[in-house]
Amino acid sequence: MSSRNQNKPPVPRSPVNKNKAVDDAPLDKRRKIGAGRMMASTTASRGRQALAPMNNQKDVPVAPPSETEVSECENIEFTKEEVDVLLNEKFKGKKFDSKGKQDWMIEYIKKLKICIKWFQKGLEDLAEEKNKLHTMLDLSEKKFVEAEAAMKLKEEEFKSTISKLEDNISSLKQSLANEVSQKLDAIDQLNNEKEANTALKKDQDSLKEKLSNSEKDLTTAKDKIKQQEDMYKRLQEYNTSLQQYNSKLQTELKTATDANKQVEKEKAAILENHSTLRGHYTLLQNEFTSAKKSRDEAVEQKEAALEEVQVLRGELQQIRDDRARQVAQLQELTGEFTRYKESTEHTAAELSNMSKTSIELEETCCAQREQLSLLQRQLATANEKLKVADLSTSEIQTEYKNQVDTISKLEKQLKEAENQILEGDTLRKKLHNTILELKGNIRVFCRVRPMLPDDAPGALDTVCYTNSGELKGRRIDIQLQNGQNTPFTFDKVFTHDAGQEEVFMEISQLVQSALDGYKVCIFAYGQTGSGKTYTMMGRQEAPGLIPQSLKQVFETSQALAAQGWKFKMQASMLEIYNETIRDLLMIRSNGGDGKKYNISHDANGNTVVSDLTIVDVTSQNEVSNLLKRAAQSRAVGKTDMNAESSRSHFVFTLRIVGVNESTEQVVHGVLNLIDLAGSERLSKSGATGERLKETQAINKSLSALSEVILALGKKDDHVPYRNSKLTYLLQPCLGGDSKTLMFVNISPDPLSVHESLCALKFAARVNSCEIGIPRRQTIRPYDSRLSYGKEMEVDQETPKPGVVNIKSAETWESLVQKSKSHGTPIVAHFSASWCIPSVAMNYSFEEMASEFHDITFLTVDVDDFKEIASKYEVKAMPTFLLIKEGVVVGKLVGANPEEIKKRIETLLQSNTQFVV
Ligand SMILES: Nc1ncnc2c1ncn2[C@@H]1O[C@H](COP(=O)(O)OP(=O)(O)OP(=O)(O)O)[C@@H](O)[C@H]1O
Repeated sequence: MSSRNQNKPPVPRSPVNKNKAVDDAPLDKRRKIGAGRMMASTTASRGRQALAPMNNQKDVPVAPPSETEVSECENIEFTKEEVDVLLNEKFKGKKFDSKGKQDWMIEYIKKLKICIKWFQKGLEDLAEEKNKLHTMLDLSEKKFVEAEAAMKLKEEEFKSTISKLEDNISSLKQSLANEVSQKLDAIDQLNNEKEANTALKKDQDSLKEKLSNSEKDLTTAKDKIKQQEDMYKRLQEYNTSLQQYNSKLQTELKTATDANKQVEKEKAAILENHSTLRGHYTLLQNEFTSAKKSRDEAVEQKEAALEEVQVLRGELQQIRDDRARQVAQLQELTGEFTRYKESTEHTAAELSNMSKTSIELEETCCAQREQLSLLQRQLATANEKLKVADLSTSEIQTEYKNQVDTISKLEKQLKEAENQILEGDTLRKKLHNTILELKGNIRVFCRVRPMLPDDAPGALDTVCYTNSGELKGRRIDIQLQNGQNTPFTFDKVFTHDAGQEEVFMEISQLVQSALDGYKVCIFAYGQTGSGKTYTMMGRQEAPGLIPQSLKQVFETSQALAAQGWKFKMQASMLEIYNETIRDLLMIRSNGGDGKKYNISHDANGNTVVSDLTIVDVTSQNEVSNLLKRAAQSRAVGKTDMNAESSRSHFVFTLRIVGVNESTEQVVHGVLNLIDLAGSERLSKSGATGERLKETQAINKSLSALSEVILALGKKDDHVPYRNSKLTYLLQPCLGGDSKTLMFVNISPDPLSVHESLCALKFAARVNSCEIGIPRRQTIRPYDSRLSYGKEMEVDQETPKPGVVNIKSAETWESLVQKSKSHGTPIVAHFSASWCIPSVAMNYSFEEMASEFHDITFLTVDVDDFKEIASKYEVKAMPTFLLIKEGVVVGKLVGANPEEIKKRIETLLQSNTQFVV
């Protein structure tokens, strides 16, 4: 029996499926069933007997099944349906066929017995099964508890896994959302692209149309391209020549620097020569004066002798006249005597009387003859004397002439020597300017102050100078305590033992530029106590840059008076304290003046501070007094505002206007000398209260300065000049066209080494900052002198008639406009750097010349110039910048075209390049 039949009650099979169940049963089972059926058919009569009680035939005796029957039936199984069929089975024979009925009953009982047996067996099996199941249930329960515990563990694991999964799901959801949004975007994009595609298709169609048109244009364009290519080729050639020119400039810069040094030496020699010549000249002048004196004496003597001769001549004449008169008288008398003799022969008495008279007359005559010979002798001596006097006079005159010649020769020599000095000076100035212009940056000088008693011992070990080679006097090394060495190179490094005069010598040319019409700015930067004020102001016995500069400015302006220059100077002084401007020349009663000083810059880069006191000055003394006044004013600041003088930025400005009456040239120069407040580390100074505020204001303005320098260094479009009063005030000096020099002052104190490094790093940045090219402010209508250095006319409020004022930003087009609206003659000044690219980009020389032939000619090469010059006449007054080997060496501004032509011819022969 199968386990199904063991554990479960027999499943009744439907009568319909009975055969099917038999068919589905396994072979041995079917055999059993078949055997059962056979048995049922063979024992039908007994079966009928056996089932009789069930058919309410209790009276029918039921024979018990035989052993074989029972054993045969043991393996028979019943389904519920079979049982039901069995139970409902009824006798189907005739009603009174008791025999048949009995047989059927026997058979039926037999079947029932088998069924009961099966049922009992089933019950037993069930009980057994039940027991088994109970044990199994117990086991299962145990297992279940164990499984439950395991399940709980699993559940927890699952829970954590689930939470992880949930997290994963949420992140996946998130990424899904992203993906979805991306997908949406992509879809949008796709749509857009589709749209674009459609549009493109449309475009394509129209383009196709255009293409056919373009193809037509292409041919014309190709021609143009060819032209452009030619142009490009020309430009490339020009570019190469520019590059060569540039490299040439670089070499020239080096040569110029060497030449500058050479010129310095030559200047010193010339100066020496000059002083010798001056001595010689004084000697000659003394000689000349004494010669002049002796000549005057000789002249006087000659004049006296001449006068004497004149008198003698007069006397002689008188004697001659007397003698002639007497001779005439004598002749008369002789005639009378003859007549008388003839007429008075008769009268002897009369005759004797007459002879007496005649004797007397003869005596008189004799006496007169003697007198005459005496006078003649006297005349001869006088003539002799005169001759001698004449001789000495001519001698004196020759000597005088010789002396005059010597003097004129010496004067010529002196003039030549002076010219040489002037030329040397001008050349030096030119080279100085050229170097500056080529560098185009702020120059930086470094100065190390000497050790002070308060400095830490061994102070000077922190700085190290280079004393030989190319970097001699230009390199400084800062040594840290850890042995690290940081080198810096500047335009000049002054060691701790450099004196005030040595420092001034280096900047004197720069100061001179202010008189030439440049804007000059010199400022001192460095930490507190590094020597800024000493450098700028100095002491009574060692004056600093400000007093020395003023001395030079006034002395030179007086010397230039001989060349027709007259200068007008105006001074102003201010300080910036806690971001507030204070007028140091204003006489104030008490405390601040309450004014708000506004800084502004005009189109020419001139700075104006509203309401600031500006004083006209005519001598160094006057400015010195003003400086004292300013110092007092700062002292007022000390008491009233508790400020140290060094806690503010001090700005001294000298405006210079020079007019040359003979050439009508006007120059506008500015000299700014600035002593900045010292930078200080808050942590180090430990400042508090008002002092802290000051320090913060100083640091803020100095860091604004640093930001400006940084922006300039990076060539940013925006430079934050307006971030502080100091930077805004210095704007034209930092980013404009002025000549700017910064002194970085350094303390050798090892405790300040960090500050020194910071200051030097800042200075190095400043040094690399490119500013505009220094521009000279000058108006000069028809100046025919030869001057040096780049110049450019600037727009003035009232331009002189006939002068086109050109700003560097101006284009040729605007110049054409200007020149067309202007009547001739027009003088145009062009700077080489500006006109060469303009020429290259926009115009050929031919075009330029034809357009500007009344104004000027442009060329960069001699042959071009010759060609143009032969075509067009130099009618007006052109300006010629002379460029020799890439360096502007001069400028001709001519009032006389003929003279210019001549000069040009000479210069052409010397193979000089021209830029007109
Ligand atoms: N080259 C020098 N030779 C001699 N003494 C010097 C030199 N440089 C500076 N000193 C001295 O060092 C001291 C500090 O110098 P100074 O006052 O010029 O510094 P500073 O940088 O202007 O300081 P602050 O920022 O506080 O104004 C002064 O006593 C000054 O006389």
